[in-house]
Amino acid sequence: IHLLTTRSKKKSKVPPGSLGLPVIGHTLGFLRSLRGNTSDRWIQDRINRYGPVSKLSLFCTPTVLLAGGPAANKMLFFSGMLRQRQARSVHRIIGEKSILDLHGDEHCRIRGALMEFLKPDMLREYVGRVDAKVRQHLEEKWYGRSTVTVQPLMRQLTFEVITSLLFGLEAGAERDALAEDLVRMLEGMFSIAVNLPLTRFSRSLKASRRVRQLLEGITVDKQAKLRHGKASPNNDLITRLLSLTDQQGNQLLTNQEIVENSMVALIAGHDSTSVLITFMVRQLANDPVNLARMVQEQQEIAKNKAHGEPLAWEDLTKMKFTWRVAQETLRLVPPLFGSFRTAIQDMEFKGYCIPKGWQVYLSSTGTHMDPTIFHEPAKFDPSRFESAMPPCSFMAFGGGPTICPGMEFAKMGTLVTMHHLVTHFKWKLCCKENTYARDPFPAALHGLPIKLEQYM
Ligand code: HEM
Repeated sequence: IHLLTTRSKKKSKVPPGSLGLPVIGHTLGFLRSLRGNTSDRWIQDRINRYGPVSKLSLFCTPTVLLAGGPAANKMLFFSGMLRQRQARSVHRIIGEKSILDLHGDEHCRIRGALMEFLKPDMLREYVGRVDAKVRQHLEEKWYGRSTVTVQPLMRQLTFEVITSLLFGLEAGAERDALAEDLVRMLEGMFSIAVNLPLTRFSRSLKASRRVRQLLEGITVDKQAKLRHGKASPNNDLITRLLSLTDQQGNQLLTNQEIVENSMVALIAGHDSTSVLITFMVRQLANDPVNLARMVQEQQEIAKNKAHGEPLAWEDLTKMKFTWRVAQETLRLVPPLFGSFRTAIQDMEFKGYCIPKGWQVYLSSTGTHMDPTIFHEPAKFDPSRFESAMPPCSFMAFGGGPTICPGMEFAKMGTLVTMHHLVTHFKWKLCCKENTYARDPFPAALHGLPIKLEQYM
């Protein structure tokens, strides 16, 4: 990659392909392929037709599609000429102060603030709270049932965990309203950003306004409580962010920044984690060998606990095999379908020009299914994560300066949940067909109903 010089500019050309119809471009075809879970084939067809670097138009923006592989991933994550910028629809729905649209010092400032809450030293204080939520959920929704539908239940559980830890929001009318608005908001997150009545996008915009209002109210309320010594700075993400100050002692983040970035954490953290747990359950239903190893690891931990004693951070550090199963699940079913960046100046990749202002899109699965990186890529094999992965090859949490800051948070929720699931239940899949769609997160067929047997 290098900045185009006058000489190389003459030589390099825009990648092959077409930009399709104005505004719509290839967005509808791409979204249809995501919803039908044929996006890998859709992308592969383009690669077969135009090669590993091609042009198209997605979400109202001219886009360069990269086939993936470590060189392309490295360029996407580390090139100073590419900037994180979300599809226009995401930008409109979340707002302009979100970390997803920032770069350089501004990005570091917001990211540093979020990490003050998401770093392991802080999270270790929250394991007990997560453990209590998981137990209560299983008590209310799993025990005594012969069948359950996993994905909606896991969405509910991760939502309850994340809204408690991020916003200090517990059961009640406000949380129920937020749950509904979140669904509406996500439905139009990746869509054509034209605000016409009755479209997914307009419904999504309306829902995002209500979510913003709710979070603004919570933020102002907590601000007052902190001022009067009625809340602890470590109660939740919002109180933590409100308590951070700059060198002059002023609040480090504005209320708008706090609201928009709490929204990002909610969106980025909730569905992705529930997808991971759901697809681990799906995998383990038909994988007795890995299930037996996982049960053994978890029972070893359970047997050193008194009845009802919550899990602690130290217990999570012993769940090494369980986390490898999670990583292998993420490799095969990455919750995020890929990463977008925008070129801030004309640049070159593999002899092609990527013009300033164009989007670059890279799908995670291209790399995850590359046999030169992952031997027998279709095989579920957690042992591949026993040794470190080559750089820029495991893409589930992204990479470079925007690598997922919520990874430890997601790990905590996943490990605690899987601990309680495998030490108390056995299950079988109800549906023979084992497929899923993306909308935009992977959604298992019929929500993954399972037959349940309780054994402890
Ligand atoms: C299994 C669960 C999760 C997966 C697979 C996941 C995946 C990702 C990926 C791939 C990115 C980078 C996107 C890019 O660079 O293009 C990302 C960014 C991000 N994630 Fe996660 N995530 C998960 C859980 C969480 C959780 C629990 C939180 C917060 C509580 C979170 C907060 C964020 C934030 C704030 C960013 C933006 C980072 C930045 O721009 O610097 N994520 N995530």
